[in-house]
Amino acid sequence: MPVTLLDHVAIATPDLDVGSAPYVALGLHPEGPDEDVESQGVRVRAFQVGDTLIELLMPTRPDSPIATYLEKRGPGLHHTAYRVTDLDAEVARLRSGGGRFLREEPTPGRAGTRVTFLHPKWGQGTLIELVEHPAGAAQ
Ligand SMILES: CC[C@H](C(=O)O)C(=O)SCCNC(=O)CCNC(=O)[C@H](O)C(C)(C)COP(=O)(O)OP(=O)(O)OC[C@H]1O[C@@H](n2cnc3c(N)ncnc32)[C@H](O)[C@@H]1OP(=O)(O)O
Ligand SMILES: [Co+2]
Repeated sequence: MPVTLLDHVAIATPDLDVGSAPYVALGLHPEGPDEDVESQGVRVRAFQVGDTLIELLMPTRPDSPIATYLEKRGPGLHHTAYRVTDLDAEVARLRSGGGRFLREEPTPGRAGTRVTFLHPKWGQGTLIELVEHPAGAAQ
């Protein structure tokens, strides 16, 4: 079953409080405490907007992909993420159609999710992430 929902839109920022300012001004509130995701070297602050999220990402290590992105491109839109119910099946389906994944296996994302990324070239200039929420989470 392909993607079911735009899970989040991710924004790279060097400072979560500064990066949050537009979303707070829009009347949005963080949907929970900031979360460090060690495997990605990021601290995440998520704002719920209807069924989807704005995901603010700040690097916690110089080798984080977000640190590299900020060095090269500065703050701003980083990726879009789509929710799938069966990540492994969706990866296999896309791979069979020529999908270019950045890693062999999914990695941990925020809130207990499993995530994987398709190369920006495959995404026609957009970094695309697939997200599988833990069983039982609101789909
Ligand atoms: C906490 C987890 C959270 C979650 O959702 O749960 C996350 O989302 S964590 C997000 C941070 N993690 C990642 O982004 C992992 C995947 N990203 C990567 O592996 C790299 O960032 C990569 C490979 C996309 C880019 O790496 P790097 O910048 O070192 O490579 P290049 O500069 O050679 O880039 C190659 C090519 O892609 C273009 N590019 C790079 N980043 C992006 C982007 N975010 N959106 C669109 N395009 C991007 C870059 O400009 C190069 O294009 P070229 O035409 O060759 O200049
Ligand atoms: Co993401």
